[in-house]
Amino acid sequence: IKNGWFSEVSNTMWPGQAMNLKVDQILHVEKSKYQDVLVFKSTDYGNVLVLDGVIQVTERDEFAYQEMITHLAMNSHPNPKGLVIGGGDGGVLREILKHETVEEAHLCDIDDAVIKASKKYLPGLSKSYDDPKVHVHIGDGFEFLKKYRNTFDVIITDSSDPEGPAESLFQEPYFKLLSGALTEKGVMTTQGECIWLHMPLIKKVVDDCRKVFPTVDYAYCTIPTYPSGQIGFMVCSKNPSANLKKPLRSVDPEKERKLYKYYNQEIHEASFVLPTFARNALE
Ligand SMILES: NCCCN[C@H]1CC[C@H](N)CC1
Repeated sequence: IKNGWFSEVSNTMWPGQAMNLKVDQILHVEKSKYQDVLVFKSTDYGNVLVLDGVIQVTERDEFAYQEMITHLAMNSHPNPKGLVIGGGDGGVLREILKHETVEEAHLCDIDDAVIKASKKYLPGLSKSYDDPKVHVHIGDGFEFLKKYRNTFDVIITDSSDPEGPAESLFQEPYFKLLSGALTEKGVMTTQGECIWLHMPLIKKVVDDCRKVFPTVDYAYCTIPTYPSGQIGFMVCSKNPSANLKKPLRSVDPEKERKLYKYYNQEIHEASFVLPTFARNALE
């Protein structure tokens, strides 16, 4: 933080560009077992969680990502329970609990420090931890999934970037584990980086997912504080005849406006429409 500004710089993941947020007050600085944890109050984006110098959530725009990564999956399954790998801030858990079909929601994050920091500084996300349906596991999601076969209808991998503790969550062995832990018509979504910055990585992940899942698709949303202002998602199903572009379940428009701030059934479909450069790259 310099001259009252936080600058998200990464010479490897987004060379030559940076998102800057004006800092009102630094709230938390910690070196956990896995990463540097920073929380600051920004002047215009609410509280901001930063891990190893990378913006994870801001209170002002987190809903775009948390809703899309969750409801693209949950609304693609007829009656889902749910599991989040990562997502220690609790935002995805909050979204999973919006579905009445959910009897128990599991969260597995490697770093308890993130959960603790979120409970203290991100109440709008971490209130989800108070729900009795929630089961929290602290550990490596990769190891966690090895213990479950044919168990979860939906698994959401709400991870940080491939550089750091989440590295293994972007590789084929993990997608095989995901498939094994999913039920017959299970659906998964993963944090799928950015089409403006990471096409080669996205192409690799899509190819790896195509080796494991019969139905593979890629969608994205806009979100001001992520690199290049948007973030994508792998959306995959074990159901060979699934059409992930069309929500299996939806609520009426009236209820939609109360339940969500970003997601709606039209944007569900539209989010899979890619610009030509991305469409060509993923062919
Ligand atoms: N719920 C936390 C979201 C983590 N996802 C982020 C996507 C953009 C990345 N540069 C950093 C992680």
